[in-house]
Amino acid sequence: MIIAVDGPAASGKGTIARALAKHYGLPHLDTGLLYRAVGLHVLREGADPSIAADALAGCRFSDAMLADPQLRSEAAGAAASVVSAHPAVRAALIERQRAFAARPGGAVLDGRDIGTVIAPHADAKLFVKAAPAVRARRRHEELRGRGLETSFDRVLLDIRERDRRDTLRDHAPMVQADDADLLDTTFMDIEAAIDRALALVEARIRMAAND
Ligand SMILES: Nc1ncnc2c1ncn2[C@@H]1O[C@H](COP(=O)(O)OP(=O)(O)OP(=O)(O)O)[C@@H](O)[C@H]1O
Ligand SMILES: Nc1ccn([C@@H]2O[C@H](COP(=O)(O)O)[C@@H](O)[C@H]2O)c(=O)n1
Repeated sequence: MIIAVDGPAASGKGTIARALAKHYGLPHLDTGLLYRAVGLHVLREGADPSIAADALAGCRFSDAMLADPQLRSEAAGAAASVVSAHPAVRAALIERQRAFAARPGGAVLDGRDIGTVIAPHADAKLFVKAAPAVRARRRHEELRGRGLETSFDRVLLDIRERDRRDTLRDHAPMVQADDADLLDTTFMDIEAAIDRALALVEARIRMAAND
């Protein structure tokens, strides 16, 4: 079974994807980490994420980088959303994601274009969203919990900017797939959001069994 979980920054898609993977015993890929690794590699090389050639060179990141705690920084997230707009970068990362989705037994992937581009044939697709201010509050709390001092306003600005770039880019923009279930977690705690996600996936499994 392939489960695609898409949605904007800090919507909770990673939390939900990990919970679904655990529930169904499937491997999970946070595809945002790949774009973050490209962005961080570019920044560390002193290169410019907005220049296509620099961004493409960043795709030669080492696998060890995927475990780098700096990937979770806001700087890496912002650079990721710039490099991810280059078609050549998306093309360079596509096979790795599709291969993961094609694992025997299935997989759970979360990102921006899983249900539309990477695994359009997924058995269940969720598009997770929440109001920008709620997402900023959650991310702000998360960053502070990790000892990273930043202001709520700064986090909200970053989230709005990433939403704008991810939605408006020409190539593989963030959009809810026609056959994805919408999950708005604005007024849900983590437990409620996971319960709802599980119920939506179970409904899809039942629908497929009745076909
Ligand atoms: N329903 C919820 N209620 C409260 N906090 C939540 C909820 N869902 C997730 N969180 C928290 O919000 C933060 C962001 O969640 P998460 O990392 O899952 O989002 P994401 O969409 O995967 O983010 P990103 O796009 O940056 O990878 C985390 O600290 C997580 O624990
Ligand atoms: N499938 C994806 C996943 C991510 N991106 C871009 O990477 C940025 C960081 O992703 P997070 O999930 O870690 O927030 C994100 O803002 C996107 O620009 C993508 O394009 N496609």
